[in-house]
Amino acid sequence: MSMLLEVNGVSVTFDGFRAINNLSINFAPTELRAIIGPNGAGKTTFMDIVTGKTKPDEGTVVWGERNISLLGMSESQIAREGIGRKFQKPTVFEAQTVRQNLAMALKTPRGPFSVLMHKKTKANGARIEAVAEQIGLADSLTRSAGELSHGQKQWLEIGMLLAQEPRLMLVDEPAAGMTPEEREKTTDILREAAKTRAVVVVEHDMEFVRRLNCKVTVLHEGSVLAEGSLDHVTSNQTVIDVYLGRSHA
Ligand SMILES: Nc1ncnc2c1ncn2[C@@H]1O[C@H](COP(=O)(O)OP(=O)(O)OP(=O)(O)O)[C@@H](O)[C@H]1O
Repeated sequence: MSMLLEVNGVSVTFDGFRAINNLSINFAPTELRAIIGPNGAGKTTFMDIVTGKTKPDEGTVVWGERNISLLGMSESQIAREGIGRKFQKPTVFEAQTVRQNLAMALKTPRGPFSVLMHKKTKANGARIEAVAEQIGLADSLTRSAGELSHGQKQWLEIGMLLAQEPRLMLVDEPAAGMTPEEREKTTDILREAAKTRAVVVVEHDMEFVRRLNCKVTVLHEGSVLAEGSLDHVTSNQTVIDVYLGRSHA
């Protein structure tokens, strides 16, 4: 299967410190992937590279069927290519309703034709409802985002990302601060989203990673230390030594 994103031999040095060291990692067009690793392993820097925030010193980052390089692109160009990122802290518009938040996020090409506009408004309504359903907030469309629980805010933000129809979604520690029920729902949302796109979850919570039931990549000192099923990577002695033996296990 041809890959959606191919990161090859990438290195990044900050003030002489190699945060990413000859990193190679690939993602298929539809897959759910968890990225784990100790603090400072390079997980955030990896996401910064993919989204164009940080430019590597070496290596290639190749995207899509046309094998285009993301390295020369700005962050907004990369976002338009279909790479979306959700940061750990939810940044929804608290004073706006759930519907308004989703409406703002919708991918709407601008056009001058009012007839088309009318059609589009109807289509947008249906799209908002479909996304709200996907994130379990169909009954909360008229509530203001500020009233939502922490977990619901996280789902709304995932929904805002889904509304943009990204082909690759990078999600940073979605389970942090959630109740067990919210975690379970979050797993369902991410698994469902990954049926039609690549979803990459950076997560420390091993129980949550187990529940995702997906391929896992372990990063350590800026490169891939192990990759495969959770059982496969957690039986690797070096993974146990550098990561699982620590407080995050
Ligand atoms: N802008 C920067 N300048 C200097 N050093 C940096 C910079 N960004 C990251 N680093 C260093 O690079 C290394 C990798 O950091 P990164 O944040 O990618 O790790 P991480 O795996 O996301 O860690 P955590 O789990 O703590 O979020 C760390 O040692 C960090 O201190």
